[in-house]
Amino acid sequence: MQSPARILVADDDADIILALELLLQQAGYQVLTASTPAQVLQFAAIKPDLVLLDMNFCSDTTSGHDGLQLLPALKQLELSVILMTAWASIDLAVQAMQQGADYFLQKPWHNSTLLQLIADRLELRRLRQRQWQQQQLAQQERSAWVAHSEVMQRLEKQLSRIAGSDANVLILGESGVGKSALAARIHQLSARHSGAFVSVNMAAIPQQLFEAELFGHEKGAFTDAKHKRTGRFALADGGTLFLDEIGCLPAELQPKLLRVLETGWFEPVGASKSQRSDARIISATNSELSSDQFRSDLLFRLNTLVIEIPPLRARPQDIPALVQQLLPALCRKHHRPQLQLSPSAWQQLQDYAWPGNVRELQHVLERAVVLAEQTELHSSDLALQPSPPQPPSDQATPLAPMGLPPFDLQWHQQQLINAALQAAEGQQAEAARLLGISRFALARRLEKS
Ligand SMILES: Nc1ncnc2c1ncn2[C@@H]1O[C@H](COP(=O)(O)OP(=O)(O)OP(=O)(O)O)[C@@H](O)[C@H]1O
Repeated sequence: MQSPARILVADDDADIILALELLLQQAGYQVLTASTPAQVLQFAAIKPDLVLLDMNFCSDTTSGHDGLQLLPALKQLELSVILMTAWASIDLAVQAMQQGADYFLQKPWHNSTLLQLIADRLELRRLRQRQWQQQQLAQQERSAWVAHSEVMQRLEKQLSRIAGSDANVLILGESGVGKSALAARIHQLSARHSGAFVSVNMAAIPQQLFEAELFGHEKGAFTDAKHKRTGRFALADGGTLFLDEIGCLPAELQPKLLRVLETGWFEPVGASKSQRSDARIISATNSELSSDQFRSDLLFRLNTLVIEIPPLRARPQDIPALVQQLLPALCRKHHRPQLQLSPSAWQQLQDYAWPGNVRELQHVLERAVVLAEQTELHSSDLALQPSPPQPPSDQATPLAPMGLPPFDLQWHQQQLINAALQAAEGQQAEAARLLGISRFALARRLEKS
């Protein structure tokens, strides 16, 4: 149920405050009252839905200045304001509207007119808020996701068709590569966008709580179940359920997940009745789902469509666009002037291997923005560890006594993997084929690197 709208009544006349308070409370509103400009500002900070503002806080003046002087501060907080005065004149009304009042009403008022006016203003405010939220979402949607490189452009082209279908999606990719962000985008672009997007990180749930987290539980179902709890499947009904790190799902729960995917039915822990959920499942993993840990029938249900997001090092063309999007936002967040990157800093960002992908890029930039002493960020401000590690050239290695040149196996292996990933445009399966190893073996080596 929606909570009642909150209205601030600001007047220096105690009788008027009382009359308005009674009228508005009876109409179901929550009422705050203020009898001095200082109190008005105090209550305004908690953002009431509407302010009924007397233009004269001192009844011996007819200038209307007190109310008018408060208007800019109230409008800065984006509050809706209805100005009221006993000395209505066209000039005052024009002045008040020019300064941002939403409406101007003469005292004494008719109760029914005032209530209708309040209802209209509140409805308009709600509509504007909804519209604004939708615009913000659409704007974030358009501007936040960077897909500049060719490989990401190809992925973009597929995305609207993937989002338009109701098929389950499995997203593959290293940590920090954008799997959660992509899952949220798929939901936003899908016909389910007005339903909930419910996200569960399977790696963060203690083993014994998995079932209750996913399916909910009844009160008293187990020792700590003091209240009935709605599970994620029920919350995602009509929307999308994002199961991050799906590989962490314990084996004993896999048949239960399979059942709900096949039939839509599940039982909350301790419940005697089954419940139904119509949720689209998007899952994600950063490691291969091996058949000895993960049931293949469940995998077939989850991976109707598979999207692999390549690591950032395989698409350096995305780095400038990501930086251009992230840097101004970080400067605003930390109240810093707009910062630029020096050519050497740009070069370093391009050369670095980004084992933590886009998330690591965000952290590196954030740290640099906070600590920067000048308006240009230099490579030293980025504090990146040289990457990949250089092979030791002047040190003797265990191979030297055998007459072999210094050799760093780890480093050379990393070079080969990077080259294969670049040649395969970030597709791990193709890179593994080029290297002549299994995808699982490649994923393990990438994790270690
Ligand atoms: N292409 C992109 N454009 C813009 N921002 C991105 C992009 N990819 C990732 N990000 C941002 O990088 C951060 C990490 O992304 P996200 O959490 O989606 O990664 P992940 O692959 O789900 O990580 P993990 O495997 O650790 O859960 C988020 O803040 C996300 O918004």
